[in-house]
Amino acid sequence: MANAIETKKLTKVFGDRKALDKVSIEVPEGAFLSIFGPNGAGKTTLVRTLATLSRATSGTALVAGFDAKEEPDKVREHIGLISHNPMLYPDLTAMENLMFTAQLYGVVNAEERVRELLRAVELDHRRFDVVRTFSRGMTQRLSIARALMNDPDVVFLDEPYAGLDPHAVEIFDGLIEQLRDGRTFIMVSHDLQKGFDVCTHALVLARGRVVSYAPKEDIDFEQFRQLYRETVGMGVA
Ligand SMILES: Nc1ncnc2c1ncn2[C@@H]1O[C@H](COP(=O)(O)OP(=O)(O)OP(=O)(O)O)[C@@H](O)[C@H]1O
Repeated sequence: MANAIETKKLTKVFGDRKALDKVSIEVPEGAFLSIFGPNGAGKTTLVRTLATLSRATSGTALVAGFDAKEEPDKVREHIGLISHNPMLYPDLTAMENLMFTAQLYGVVNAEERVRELLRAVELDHRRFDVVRTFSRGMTQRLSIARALMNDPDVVFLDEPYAGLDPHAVEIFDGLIEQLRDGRTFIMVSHDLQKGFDVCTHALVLARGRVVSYAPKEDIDFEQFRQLYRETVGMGVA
């Protein structure tokens, strides 16, 4: 099976700090990778580098078969990103925001696709409201719709549950479930249990380095929980 993600000695340096230090991982197509690690471990930097928002200092990253440094536009065609930054225009309505994204991606039947996505995240009834008036969870839901516009092969989720109420979490989990088929998910999570439950592969980073990376079937959860506790150093409920 082909790999959705392949990194070789991926390194990102900020000043004299290595945010990523020779990270080499392979994530097969259709996998769900959960990334764990303490604050400052390099989780967001890894996602941003793979999503072509940040350029690696050295090493390589292939995403959906394209080199993130050499062909970032090709990578972008195949990915969606859901992060803390909703990447929405607060003064535009939900509908206008998604129509704008649809135009960026050259979506045919844009209005139909936008309404379909709005219904999927249960925001169709608020489509004419400007995003500025949305709650955080609603904004997050809209950013999910935006990230799915191009029907991405690889979806990056940087702490997607932050700010979601239980109903929004349900909608989100349902959406992910619907989308799982064939797609690859890369999720940063601080929730060990949830992140572990949904994943097929688990990566633990600390100080930019890979502490542990394995398919879930090769992981004993209790040992993993112990490793996580030692790595994160804050105990796990
Ligand atoms: N733009 C930047 N400029 C300078 N240093 C940065 C920048 N972005 C990240 N870093 C540094 O790189 C390291 C990794 O940061 P990153 O945000 O990737 O960590 P993280 O694992 O996502 O942390 P958290 O769990 O707190 O979100 C940190 O030491 C951080 O200070």
